[in-house]
Amino acid sequence: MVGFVPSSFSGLRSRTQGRPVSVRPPAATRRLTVRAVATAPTPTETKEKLGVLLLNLGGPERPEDVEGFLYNLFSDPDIIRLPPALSPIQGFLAGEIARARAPKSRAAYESIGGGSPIRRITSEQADALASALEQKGYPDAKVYVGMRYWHPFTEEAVDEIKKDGVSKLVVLPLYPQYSISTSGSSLRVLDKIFKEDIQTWNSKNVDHTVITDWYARDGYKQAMASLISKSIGELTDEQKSSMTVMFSAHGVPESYIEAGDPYQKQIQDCCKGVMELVGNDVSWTLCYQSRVGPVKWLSPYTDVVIEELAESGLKTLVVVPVSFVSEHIETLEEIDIEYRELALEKGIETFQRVPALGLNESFISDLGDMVIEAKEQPSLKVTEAMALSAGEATKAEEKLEMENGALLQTELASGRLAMLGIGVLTAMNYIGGSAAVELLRLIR
Ligand SMILES: C=CC1=C(C)c2cc3[nH]c(cc4nc(cc5[nH]c(cc1n2)c(C)c5CCC(=O)O)C(CCC(=O)O)=C4C)c(C)c3C=C
Ligand SMILES: [Fe+2]
Ligand SMILES: [Fe+2]
Repeated sequence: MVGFVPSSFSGLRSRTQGRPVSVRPPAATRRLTVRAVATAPTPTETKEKLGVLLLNLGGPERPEDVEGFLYNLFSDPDIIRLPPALSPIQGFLAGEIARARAPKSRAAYESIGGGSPIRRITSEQADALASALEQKGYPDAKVYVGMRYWHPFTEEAVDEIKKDGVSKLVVLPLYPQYSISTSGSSLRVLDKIFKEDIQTWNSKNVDHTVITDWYARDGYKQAMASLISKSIGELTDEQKSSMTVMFSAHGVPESYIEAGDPYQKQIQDCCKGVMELVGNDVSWTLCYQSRVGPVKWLSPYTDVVIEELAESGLKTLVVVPVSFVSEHIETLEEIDIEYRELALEKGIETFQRVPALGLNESFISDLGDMVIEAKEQPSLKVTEAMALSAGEATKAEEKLEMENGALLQTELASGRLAMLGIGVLTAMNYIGGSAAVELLRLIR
């Protein structure tokens, strides 16, 4: 079968360009994470107009939005990477996949009230961040929200930023850990927007800087650790006597990691760092949720781990959503409904879910510090951020592309499937359209 491979920081280079653009200081000597600065000039000393652009995924607000949202998601080459020969028909395929998946997805959204709360919560976070910046000496800072797959789209936010005459822009993806499929995808869109209007987005006009990841910040880890400790504190001694903290991160296909996505490593480091603050005597584990389709995703899978823990006789699970900073379908439906049901059915007696950070005061305050530190450091441009994050990815990516190309050629040479057929069936197989899976089995 023709495989799906991630684009591997594809915004960095087109297939004809070959090498990634080189960046200032070599990757090894630059850290992705924002460092603290000793002295920051007060805002009144400069005439800059500070803007912060929060990037997030977005979600359907009403049942009738679901198919359109899925269409946007599956049109993204950072979510589904088709072999080059099929990329011109990605829009068509995305439409087919969205149509096939929409009923299942819509039912999930209906179980949490019909739509995703991600837009409302992200806007509230933006307002809270603006207040935090005001308290920290930046009363004129404006915070904008740019979503990748639903309103308000990144393009809309960028238009606002331009209209408001922002002169210094801090780009902050609301994903603590970097993945090609999340921050990478959002940055790729921003890179395209900026390149289409260089007149506006050149450094002399609007000086922008990107924060690529921030899972290692003390403030973030502290905020996570206090939420976990608070949750544990609500348990009785008996419940605590048979308890494990289970981090559940959103998964990605394993091929992403093979192509150099730093996501898994950052998730692992993050959970370890948080648990060092909670206390070394607390047992914990890490697993991955929300896989889509039959390809291999990061493991262990959350449902499998729940079953294993229950079988081992564990009675209390404290579940921590990691990789998200707001409630949304994957926490409210997948964890709170599906995994809770599974756990209780398998013999877990207490299933306690730690809330997402949301408007947590120390978290928002740390976001404020992060913005101020980032604006005072030398700028990291979108293009550079993507190149920097790509790091070691190049070799692995080439391997994936070669394998994929070879597979496609074999399929075409065998004459068993028309090119379109391969695309539709592979895409639907990947996403889990059962009829397509059956068809694919029959044909192959
Ligand atoms: C760090 C977070 C996320 C990663 C990594 C990620 C990768 C990823 N996601 C899909 C497919 C889907 N994701 C969907 C919803 C969704 N995904 C994230 C976060 C990450 N995704 C969030 C926050 C949400 C929810 C948004 C909301 O509406 O509240 C969906 C839609 C829901 C569904 O139908 O299940 C899909 C599909 C892939 C394929 C992928 C990596 C390649
Ligand atoms: Fe997702
Ligand atoms: Fe899900």
